[in-house]
Amino acid sequence: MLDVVQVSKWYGGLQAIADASLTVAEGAIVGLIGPNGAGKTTLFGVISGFVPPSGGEVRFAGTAVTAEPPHLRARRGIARTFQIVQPFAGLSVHENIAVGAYLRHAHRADAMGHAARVAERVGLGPMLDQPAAALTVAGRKRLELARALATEPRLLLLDEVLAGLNPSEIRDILPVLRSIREGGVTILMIEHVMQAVMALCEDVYVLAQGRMIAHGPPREVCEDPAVIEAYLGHGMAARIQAAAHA
Ligand SMILES: Nc1ncnc2c1ncn2[C@@H]1O[C@H](COP(=O)(O)OP(=O)(O)OP(=O)(O)O)[C@@H](O)[C@H]1O
Repeated sequence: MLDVVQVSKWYGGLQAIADASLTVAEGAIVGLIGPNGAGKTTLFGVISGFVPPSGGEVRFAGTAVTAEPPHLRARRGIARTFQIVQPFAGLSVHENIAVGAYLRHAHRADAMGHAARVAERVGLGPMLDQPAAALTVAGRKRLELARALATEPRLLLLDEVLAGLNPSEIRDILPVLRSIREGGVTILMIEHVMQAVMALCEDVYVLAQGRMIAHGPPREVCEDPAVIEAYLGHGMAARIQAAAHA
């Protein structure tokens, strides 16, 4: 469904992404992890069309979309959430979700009807008429998810939807993510909550300092010395191994 081929991105003299490639198969949930500043959000920007790459290609469902603006990619079925959740505070939960629904439903009644169904899917049904500003952090995260889902994506890019949630809120939202996937939506997720990555993803990519340094099943990737060093610093993989055998 998605092929990112040797993408690079320079911000002036800083290389945020260096020849990074990844593939997401249709129907999968794939994780994208890496230390702070690794380039994960920039890569999401490149995939969704908000950030023009300095080199490389993005292919969606077999078509090169690298030069297409975000709204055309959205129409093809790519949706993303943002790490910093910014709902339209003056609008209700229902109206916020309808903003996404207008992509495929031109009439207000259709968009509102679709938005109400999406709200049910993410557990916001009872909050439909509340102002978005009244939602808790967990509620805002669900609203961000709902707004993206309302565009009826084929590929959903989730940028840290679990950040800021407590363990019970995380437990509550995992089944929602699973059901979205079971509904036929392919998911690529940036996530720091490793428990969730382990529970949801069959495949994980690791980005560090703009380079894709590892790829594979989550358990294997977490034991990869290059990944341990990227998170904890040079020499840590050997020290952890020595401590384990002491
Ligand atoms: N618009 C920009 N202009 C200049 N530098 C930028 C810009 N956006 C990101 N960067 C830099 O690019 C690098 C990658 O940032 P990015 O936000 O993509 O990393 P990240 O992996 O998403 O980090 P985090 O986990 O902290 O969100 C960082 O060094 C960042 O400071």
